[in-house]
Amino acid sequence: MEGIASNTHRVLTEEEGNRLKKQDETIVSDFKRLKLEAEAQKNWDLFYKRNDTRFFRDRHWTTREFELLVGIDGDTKKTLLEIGCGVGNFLFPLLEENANLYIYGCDFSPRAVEFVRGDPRFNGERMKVFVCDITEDRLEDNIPELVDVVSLIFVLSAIHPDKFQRALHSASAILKPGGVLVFRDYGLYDMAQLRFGRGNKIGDNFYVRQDGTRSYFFSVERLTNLVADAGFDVSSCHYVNRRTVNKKEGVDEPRVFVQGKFIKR
Ligand SMILES: C[S@@+](CC[C@H](N)C(=O)[O-])C[C@H]1O[C@@H](n2cnc3c(N)ncnc32)[C@H](O)[C@@H]1O
Repeated sequence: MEGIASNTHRVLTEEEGNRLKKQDETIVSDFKRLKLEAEAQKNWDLFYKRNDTRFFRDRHWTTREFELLVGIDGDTKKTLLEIGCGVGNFLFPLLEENANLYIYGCDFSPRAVEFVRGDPRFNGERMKVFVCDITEDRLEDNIPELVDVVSLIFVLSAIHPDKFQRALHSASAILKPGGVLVFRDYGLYDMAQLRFGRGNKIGDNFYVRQDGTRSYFFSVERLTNLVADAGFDVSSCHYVNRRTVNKKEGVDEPRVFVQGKFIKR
């Protein structure tokens, strides 16, 4: 696996601890918090209007790790649903590299879903994408079967913590018993969390970016408890620690992700 796996969160330096404390001085108002929640879908759709398909790069690294995690061997037919698929940066490499995979993808941004459909790699015989708010809509309305694998790749962090359970229950409901939930997202004390400044903090480990999209930073403990409550056994769950280094610009920053594999009971 790329990065160093660990079960405990990284220890903050004194300066980093002070930076986090400072964020508490300017927590967003209740009015703004409610507005951000009401406009979550609009803000992600505008994100894709501004950035087109250029913002995220194809996630080939996840593809390799993912195949190992899920045990895709190329011979058995498997079905996968990616919740919050964006413009398909995770889906297309998977589709191209696994001939026996049928892929469902959903996102609550209509623009993102249209980008997936318009991608030259889109293959209507092997994939289906649709608009769906995972905290509101029924996946069964668009998926006529139970699937082998569900992936949540940098998606739960974009959802309000009060709705984590709803999203995880939807994921669980569409999985076969024994099916796998693969998870990767921002981890506690990632560089992006430490960088937030005045007026970015919404609540515990939950922040808003300039463009109105939000991001939660998961501890292994929080995630483990959440998935257990939603009906999953934990097969693995840990931090992945990396550093972004650019010697020329004097940058050396910690990146922390949380990665997990959970089995539906
Ligand atoms: C950081 S992007 C990740 C996209 C993709 N999974 C990837 O790895 O490239 C987060 C995505 O989650 C989607 N999203 C956020 N909240 C959602 C919700 N409640 N239901 C469905 N999709 C949601 C956003 O529209 C956005 O496309």
